[in-house]
Amino acid sequence: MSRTSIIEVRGLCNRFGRNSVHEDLDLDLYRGEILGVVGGSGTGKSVLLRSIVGLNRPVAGEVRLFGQNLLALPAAERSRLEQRLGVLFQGGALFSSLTVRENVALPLIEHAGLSRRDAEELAEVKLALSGLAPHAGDLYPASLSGGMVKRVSLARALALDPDVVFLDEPTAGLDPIGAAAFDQLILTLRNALGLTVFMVTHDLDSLWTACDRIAVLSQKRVLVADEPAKVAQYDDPWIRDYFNGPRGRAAYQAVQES
Ligand SMILES: Nc1ncnc2c1ncn2[C@@H]1O[C@H](COP(=O)(O)OP(=O)(O)OP(=O)(O)O)[C@@H](O)[C@H]1O
Repeated sequence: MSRTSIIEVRGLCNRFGRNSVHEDLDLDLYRGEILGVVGGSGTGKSVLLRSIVGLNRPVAGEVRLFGQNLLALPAAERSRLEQRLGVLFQGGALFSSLTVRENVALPLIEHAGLSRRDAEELAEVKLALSGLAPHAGDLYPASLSGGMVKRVSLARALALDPDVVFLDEPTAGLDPIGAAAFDQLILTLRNALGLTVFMVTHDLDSLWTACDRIAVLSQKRVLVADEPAKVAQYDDPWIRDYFNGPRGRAAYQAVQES
C-alpha cells in the first residue's frame, strides 16, 4: 500500500539552554494513520508535538505540513495551515469561565468567523460526535469528570474539521474502562472522518488497540517507527523493558484475546 506523508519532520533540533532535547530527529506521519509516540519521561514527546503544531520554534530542522515548510511561511499562511490541525492538550486546557458549549464554539467564532449562534449549534454536533450527552453543553469544566474533560477537549480539537488531530496523553488519569472507551472513540472517528492521529501516550493498551504505527523517542531522536508488533521486537533495552515487562505483556495478551 502506498503511503502519503502529510507531515514530514526532518533534522529537527530542540534545545532549552544547555538541555538538548532533539538532535537531527526525523519522523513522518502518514495520511489516515494513528501514530503512537512513546518514550521515557523527558525524551521530548510533548516538545515534538508542540514543534509540529507551531507552538515551539526549533533551533534547526524542518517541519513540512501538507508539503509546506511551516517555519518558512508568512504568519497568515502559517495560521491557515495550523487550522488544519486540532490539538487535545494534556489536562484539557479548557477555559474554566466558559461552559462546555462555549469552549467548543470559541475556535469557530475566532477562526471560522461564525456567529455565536451558529458556532454554538455546530459545537453541539462536535460534542455529540465526541460521545457527550446533550445536556453536557451547559456544564462548566469544574463539574466534569476526567473522561468528560477529555471528550470536551476532543470536541474542541475537532471544531474546525481538522485533517490531523494531536493528542497529548489522552487516556492519562482515566480508569481502564474510560480509557478503553476513549481508544474506541478515536478509532471510530478515524474510520468515519478519515482523520490522521498523532498520539503521545504511555498507555500500552492504547498502543496495541488503536495504533497503526508506534514511534519510539530515545537518544534525542526517533529510534524506530513501525507497526506495533515490529517495534515490540526491536533490539533496544528500553523497548524490551517497556513492551516485554509485566504490563506490556498483559496489554498485548488482552488485545490478542479480544
Ligand atoms: N518551555 C520549556 N523550557 C525549558 N525546557 C523545556 C520546555 N519545554 C520542555 N522542556 C524540557 O524538554 C524536555 C522534554 O520535555 P517534554 O515535556 O517534551 O518530555 P516528555 O517526553 O513529553 O515527558 P513526559 O512523558 O514526562 O510528559 C524536558 O527536559 C523538559 O524539561
